[in-house]
Amino acid sequence: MSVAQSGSTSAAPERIVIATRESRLALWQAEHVKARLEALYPSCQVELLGMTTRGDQILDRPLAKVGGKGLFVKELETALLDGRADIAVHSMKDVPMEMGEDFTLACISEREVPLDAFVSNRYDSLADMPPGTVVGTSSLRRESQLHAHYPFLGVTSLRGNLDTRLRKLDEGQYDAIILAAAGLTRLGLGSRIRGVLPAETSLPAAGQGALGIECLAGRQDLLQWLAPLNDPDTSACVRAERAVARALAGSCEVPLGAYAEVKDGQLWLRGFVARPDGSEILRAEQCGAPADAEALGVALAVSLREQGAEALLASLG
Ligand SMILES: NCc1[nH]cc(CCC(=O)O)c1CC(=O)O
Repeated sequence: MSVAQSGSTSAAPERIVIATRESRLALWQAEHVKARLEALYPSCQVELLGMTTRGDQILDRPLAKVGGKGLFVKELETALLDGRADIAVHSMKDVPMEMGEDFTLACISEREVPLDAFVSNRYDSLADMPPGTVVGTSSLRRESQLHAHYPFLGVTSLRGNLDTRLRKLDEGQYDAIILAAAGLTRLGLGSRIRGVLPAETSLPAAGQGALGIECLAGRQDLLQWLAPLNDPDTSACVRAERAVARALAGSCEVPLGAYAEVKDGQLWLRGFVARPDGSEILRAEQCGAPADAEALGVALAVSLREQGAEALLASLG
């Protein structure tokens, strides 16, 4: 689609700088957006500005203890404020639920497989794993669901970028690991996926598998240029999912999943909160119009509260 065809009145962009983390996954995502922008605006010069964030540096402690999701985003936002970059590309899963008022999400692009993947050199599936074998994950969401569905498996901590996690698996530190299918697919590592875990077994995190593009809220030019990259269904799903997480947990890391799908024009949202050991899981669902995405997320959170979500989360300390 050319700019003229889109009915745009402002001139095509001349140059767009993308701030990005330097992990292989982040760089792939930034390159992907660069290619899409170049296809939309052939005369535009699109450049990447690679940055190392605090979240990439701190690998020895659980993220939840050192500042959570914001660690991956803050340096990129500083580059936007300084004018060193125009946009930042994020895995929506890593974007804090509350954004500063200076910033906005210009678009959320079409999402890929949003589910978790089972990766192992020894077993075909979780069901094949003998009691006492060990699954690596550092996500409380994955851990709680593993304990609930497969109580005889061990779960131990696993951090680092995707390549590091796969290396630790290959060294034999774990019998299997759980990763987002989307990250593996993007990096050409789809052949490592032994099975995709259905949402019933491992409900994904809010925003999993979706890319969002952030810019300064005042940049009307960018908001207009980026609009064609927005996928309305994905955007509605991710807004519903994030509303659940925002209402229940802010940006704290808690055992919480939220996952929406659009089917036959209806948005179907599922969510849960749990104890990390899986001994208690509260679940809820909502169905409604995609236009009501955020209200559906809020309603789902209310329904989890009515079941005692507040007390459960408070008891996690
Ligand atoms: N927490 C890190 C992270 N952030 C986004 C992805 C995968 C890609 C995505 O969900 O868009 C991953 C890796 C993982 O959870 O396995």
